[in-house]
Amino acid sequence: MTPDRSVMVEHAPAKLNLYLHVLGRRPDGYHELDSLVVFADVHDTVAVRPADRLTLEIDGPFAPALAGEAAGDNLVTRAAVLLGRATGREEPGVAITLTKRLPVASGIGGGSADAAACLRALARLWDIGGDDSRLAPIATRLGADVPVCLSGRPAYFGGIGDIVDPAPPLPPCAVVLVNPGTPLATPAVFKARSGAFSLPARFDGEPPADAAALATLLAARGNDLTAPARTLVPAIGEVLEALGRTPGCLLARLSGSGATCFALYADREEAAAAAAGLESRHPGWWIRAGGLLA
Ligand SMILES: C[C@@](CO)(OP(=O)(O)O)[C@H](O)COP(=O)(O)OP(=O)(O)OC[C@H]1O[C@@H](n2ccc(N)nc2=O)[C@H](O)[C@@H]1O
Ligand SMILES: Nc1ncnc2c1ncn2[C@@H]1O[C@H](COP(=O)(O)OP(=O)(O)O)[C@@H](O)[C@H]1O
Repeated sequence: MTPDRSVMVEHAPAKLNLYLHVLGRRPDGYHELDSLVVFADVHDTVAVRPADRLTLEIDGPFAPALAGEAAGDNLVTRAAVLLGRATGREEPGVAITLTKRLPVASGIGGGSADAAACLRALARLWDIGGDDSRLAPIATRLGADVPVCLSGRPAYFGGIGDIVDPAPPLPPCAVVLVNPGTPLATPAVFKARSGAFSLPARFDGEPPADAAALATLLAARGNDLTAPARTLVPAIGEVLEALGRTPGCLLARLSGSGATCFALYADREEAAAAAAGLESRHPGWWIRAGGLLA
């Protein structure tokens, strides 16, 4: 069968905050952050094709989690409307299919990754360069995590997510992602945060030579949203303990505002074995093994 060249398909990979420091709170309520962000080869998929009018179809295992929301509220639809307007298309005639494999409201930026993937797919469909200056402001408007997801590469992010700088070279590394099944809204976690703010903690010196060296650098940093997230979803503590006990685990940590946690391993076999062990003990958890995207 001939492939349909008018369909543009983009992966929307899970975002992981290897460390996340909250530096302060702005008068508008948003928080200044310092984070090292990477992407895993576990992803949603966004496909776009020309159509008479803007439509959205959602399939995949987590489609039901978005069924209660209007199509117009979905970040992919909002991305299409904003990019359409910026390029003179009042009615962006495009049919979007979102395959939702990442848990919703889970700290791995699925919605942000979907929005970024939709922008990339539409840029290809509408022949807009991927580095077009109209894309970045739209990404910022869609959400704090969207600019880094648009780049799709390991990056430091700062400000409220609007500053994206390239990360240092990172070693090959395998991961296991675990979500205990409770959605956790980002605003609630920031609201529950208390206590002193942290300092920025970008790496200095030589980049880490291997996964163990990366884990050592990360162990000296943290995710400042862990304590408030654990208060709201106590199962996060159970997930972190279970990940930490798996053979070969170099570091177990919460991603973003949670409740998804990740663990780092030196190779994919160890990660796959850890995931298999956890699946047998915790059939209700969402568990995926994979690698980090370079
Ligand atoms: C915390 C992070 C870390 O990567 O990830 P997630 O847990 O959402 O994946 C992000 O900064 C989240 O990005 P995103 O989910 O796009 O946030 P937004 O929709 O823009 O903001 C949702 C709400 O979170 C709070 N918020 C978000 C970002 C930020 N720097 N400071 C904040 O205080 C605000 O209350 C805001 O109204
Ligand atoms: N395509 C989408 N995927 C997931 N959530 C979406 C999407 N579009 C809009 N949302 C809304 O964004 C919220 C945050 O979703 P998500 O990006 O999955 O979480 P997080 O910010 O914790 O990483 C959801 O609760 C949902 O209401």
